[in-house]
Amino acid sequence: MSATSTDTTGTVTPTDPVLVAERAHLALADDCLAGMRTAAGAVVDAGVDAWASERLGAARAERLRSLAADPGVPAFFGRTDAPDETFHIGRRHVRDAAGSPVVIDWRAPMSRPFYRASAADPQGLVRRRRFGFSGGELTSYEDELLSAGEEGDGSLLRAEIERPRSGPMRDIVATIQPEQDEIVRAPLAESVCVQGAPGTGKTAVGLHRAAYLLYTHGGQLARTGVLVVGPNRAFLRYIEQVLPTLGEVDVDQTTVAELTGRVPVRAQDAPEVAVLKGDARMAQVLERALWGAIAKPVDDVLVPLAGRRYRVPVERLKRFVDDLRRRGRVADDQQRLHYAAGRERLAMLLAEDARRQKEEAGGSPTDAETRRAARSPEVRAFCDAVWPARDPAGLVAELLGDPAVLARAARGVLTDEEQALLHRPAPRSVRTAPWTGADAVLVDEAAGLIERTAGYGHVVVDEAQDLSPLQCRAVARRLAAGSLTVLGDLAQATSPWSPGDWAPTLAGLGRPETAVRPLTRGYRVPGEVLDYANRLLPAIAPGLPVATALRRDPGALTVRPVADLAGPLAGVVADLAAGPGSVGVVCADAAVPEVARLLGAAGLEAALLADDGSPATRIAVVPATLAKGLEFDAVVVADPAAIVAAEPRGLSRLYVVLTRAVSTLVVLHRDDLPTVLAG
Ligand SMILES: Nc1ncnc2c1ncn2[C@@H]1O[C@H](COP(=O)(O)OP(=O)(O)OP(=O)(O)O)[C@@H](O)[C@H]1O
Repeated sequence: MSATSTDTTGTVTPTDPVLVAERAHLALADDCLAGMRTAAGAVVDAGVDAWASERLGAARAERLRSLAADPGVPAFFGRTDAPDETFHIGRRHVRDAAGSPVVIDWRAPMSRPFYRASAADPQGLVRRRRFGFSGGELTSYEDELLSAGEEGDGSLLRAEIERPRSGPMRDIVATIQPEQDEIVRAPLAESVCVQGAPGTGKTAVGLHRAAYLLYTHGGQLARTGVLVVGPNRAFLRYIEQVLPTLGEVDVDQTTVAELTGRVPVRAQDAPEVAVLKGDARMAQVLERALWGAIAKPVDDVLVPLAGRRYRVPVERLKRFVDDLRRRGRVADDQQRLHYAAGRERLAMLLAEDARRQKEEAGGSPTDAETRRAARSPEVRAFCDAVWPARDPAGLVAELLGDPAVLARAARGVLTDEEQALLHRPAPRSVRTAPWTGADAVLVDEAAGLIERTAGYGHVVVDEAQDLSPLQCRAVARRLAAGSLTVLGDLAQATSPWSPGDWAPTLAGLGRPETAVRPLTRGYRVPGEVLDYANRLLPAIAPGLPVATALRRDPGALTVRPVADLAGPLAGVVADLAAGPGSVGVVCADAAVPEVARLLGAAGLEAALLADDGSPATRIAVVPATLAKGLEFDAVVVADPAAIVAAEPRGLSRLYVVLTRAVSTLVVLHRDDLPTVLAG
């Protein structure tokens, strides 16, 4: 229902007793929230010592932050009535001075029926009420008398979706749909993979799931943390406001490139080289290069301990090395002895051997003396010769720069041609090497072999259909024993690795058992636009369930042939910019300067959408490769054929681009549309 009109029983007037009562409850909730804020601010940071005080201070700051009222965000958005209790549902708990609940957090178990109840299954509710707000004022409500078999017509949901976009993505807590809620509230131990058509709310669902898990398993996840991985900075910028509006600030958000950014990326690989470097076989090659360089001990070692030397015979040294190498081969990253730890352990084994010999001779060396023996020049020299210290970038630089090293590590794994593809002249120094994005992932893989990577308790990975096998491994390393939320759409797959089904990605992410849950109801794109884009599906992702749109709008789609972009483009953009909301002008990456120039020449203030995360302007010129995950009220696609021609998976890229509009899509083409879209 709209903000001004009706509930299911009649017209809302300002004197409507329901409205009056609900406004009073809203005022009460605001007062109580202010009271909670004052109380949290008054807690004295007096811990037993400086450290405890600091921790208390941090906890208080955290609590204050989470209580900070978002201006204009109402304390509740819905209400549930069961025969014997009524709850108002909001973004966070609000209590009165006596501690009684005034608003229930949307994530609490009591809130679940608000999202799941239907006329067929009222889940104990008699009524569900949704509120409409205008400028922070409660102006309307929509009642569903579930016990009487009555369900709303979704007009508040529609109004919410059609509200003009400006700035970052919004949360959807007020209107999460049952099929989305099932994913949001899936148990922490359960990894889920959401195969979601464009605009079905994958990203929104993933972020709300992070907020839900942090609320429900706060203690456990506070220690291990939650990580959200997105495709690029522009995307992170787009989603960054969602978690704070849900009261969650302690979630790390990063791109895959940042996650694996151990070396400065300065160069680009040829496509076939990038594909090879992202192949899972490279993990095997790196592992062999690292562990294969461990040498066999050839001589006894004299270990100094507390003023004497003890001989450790070569046979025993060989056994030490073999045992440690075996522990380095355990498949589970958490159980495996990593290379650097193996080196430390080897030094300690020598020292402990000497200690045992001394004890057998009646001595009693201390722990400190034993540790000193492990650090002695003799033991160090042995370790350097047998189990040399390695750094990840150095290992990769050597592998790519020295054909003999590569041949040893890649024998039987990569063909000679593949090895030749990988080779590049050895750089003057590791630091100045012309590292590429794919190299950076290799370096991260090497780092993961050398030392254990710290893992998160839960990882949300968006646009996962594009991850290379090695990028999957990089994410999996950050997962430790935790669970995953994998979000993506195989039809939007544009990387060379993109698989035809989810199995390889889920296996690469270390969670092959993960169930794939489809989302097919599209909330973003009007039906006319979605049907148009869906014509590409048989060519790009046959077999995927087709998305259906929540709403239709006959004026939403315009497909227009133009002889030349110049005049029509500026005219169309000017018309769209006269309305409210954002306008995205999407074109092939190479055409971006030209499109920007055309708009500039027409006096339109359009800024380039950059991958540095700088905020998008109201009119943004968007390179097609950065459009993924984003949305605009109106989208103009300039010269779709150029977008298709620019890359091997150009049709999938076009599918992404055509599904970014909330209200209006205008396609300007030069009579060279892909056949399925023509006519
Ligand atoms: N339950 C909902 N209530 C209101 N808006 C919703 C709901 N679900 C999704 N939306 C809106 O639909 C749009 C698309 O959501 P989102 O970006 O999460 O979809 P997506 O599946 O990740 O899309 P894509 O794959 O095309 O990038 C957003 O504007 C989001 O706020």
